[in-house]
Amino acid sequence: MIQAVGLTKRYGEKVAVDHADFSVAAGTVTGFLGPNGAGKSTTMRMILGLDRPTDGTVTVDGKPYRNLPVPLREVGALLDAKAVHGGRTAYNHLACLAKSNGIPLRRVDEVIGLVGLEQVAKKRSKNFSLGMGQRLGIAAALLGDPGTLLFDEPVNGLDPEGILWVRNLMKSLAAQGRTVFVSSHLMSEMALTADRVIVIGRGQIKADTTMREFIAQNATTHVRVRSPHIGKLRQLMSGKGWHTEALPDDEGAVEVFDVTSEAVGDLAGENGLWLHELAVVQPSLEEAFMSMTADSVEYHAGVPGMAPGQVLGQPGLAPGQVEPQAQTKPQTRTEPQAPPPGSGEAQR
Ligand SMILES: Nc1ncnc2c1ncn2[C@@H]1O[C@H](COP(=O)(O)OP(=O)(O)OP(=O)(O)O)[C@@H](O)[C@H]1O
Repeated sequence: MIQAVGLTKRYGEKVAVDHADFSVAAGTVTGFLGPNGAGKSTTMRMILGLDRPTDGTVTVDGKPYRNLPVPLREVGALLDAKAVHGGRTAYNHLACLAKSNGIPLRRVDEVIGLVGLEQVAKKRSKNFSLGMGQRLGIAAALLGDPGTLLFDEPVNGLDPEGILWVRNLMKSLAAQGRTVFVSSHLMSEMALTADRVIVIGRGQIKADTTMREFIAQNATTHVRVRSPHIGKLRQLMSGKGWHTEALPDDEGAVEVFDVTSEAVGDLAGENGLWLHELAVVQPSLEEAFMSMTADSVEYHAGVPGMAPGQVLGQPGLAPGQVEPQAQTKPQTRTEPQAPPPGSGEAQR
């Protein structure tokens, strides 16, 4: 378990992390979300003893990282996949880590197999692709078979197969009773991976809850209705005071807010109007995240000819909403295949 109490980090005038209180429970994957510059990496660095808190504390299983006798056996982390000695082979990089932490060398072979790097284990890591580097970083994090794992953007540079592999790995590590704390900007991926979310904005913890509750509390469900009589139906809905929005690429459908699908269906039926589609649209983690962090975004970008926050093919966002974050472009090259998670991993 990771526990932060009043955790604060200042760099001069800049407050990177501001009295953060949160806990990350064992047996779950907890997503750590926040806009660029929100304080995620700084928080992770303080958990790992790489940055000293200006104020407050953070502990792993009740101890500050610095007090852990053999840290790699208790906490594994992937912060920066490029932070390896490029002149060393993947095997030697892991072997050095293993030796300096009293970990048997057979574990090096195990984790190399687990992340699917057998074919390149004797190659220098400076020639590795981003995805291969991520796999090497994950291997290093797993080396000590630790009970707590921290991953900063672990799917960065991975192809779809690699992303799926990481998702299953995280879930299986949590199912084994480990604490898994993972930051990512890929909202769709986090929605599939994490059970809980901690959201940080401008250094402050904005939410610490389950994924389901976070989405339910920060985004609204709405109804999409398609009809050959959409103009007439829209008039009737507006007459009832319901808020409707046209879909820019679909003249035959509208979205209706704050009403049930039953109410829309009944209204159409009572007026003899055919429906071709009536669907409840569940909000996404991305919508919930952008709604919650709208006022916490430090770096805004624009696209010529588009309103701030507008997505191609979609209407502009409401005032106060922000543009989606840039998403990591998956690689087109195929990374080495990894076996299913847990196959080489000691079960706890
Ligand atoms: N060594 C440093 N010196 C000064 N300011 C820093 C330092 N490290 C981080 N910061 C500032 O602290 C804030 C938080 O940075 P941090 O890297 O933790 O954010 P982040 O949420 O990880 O962002 P990103 O998603 O872009 O990686 C930012 O405004 C950043 O500029």
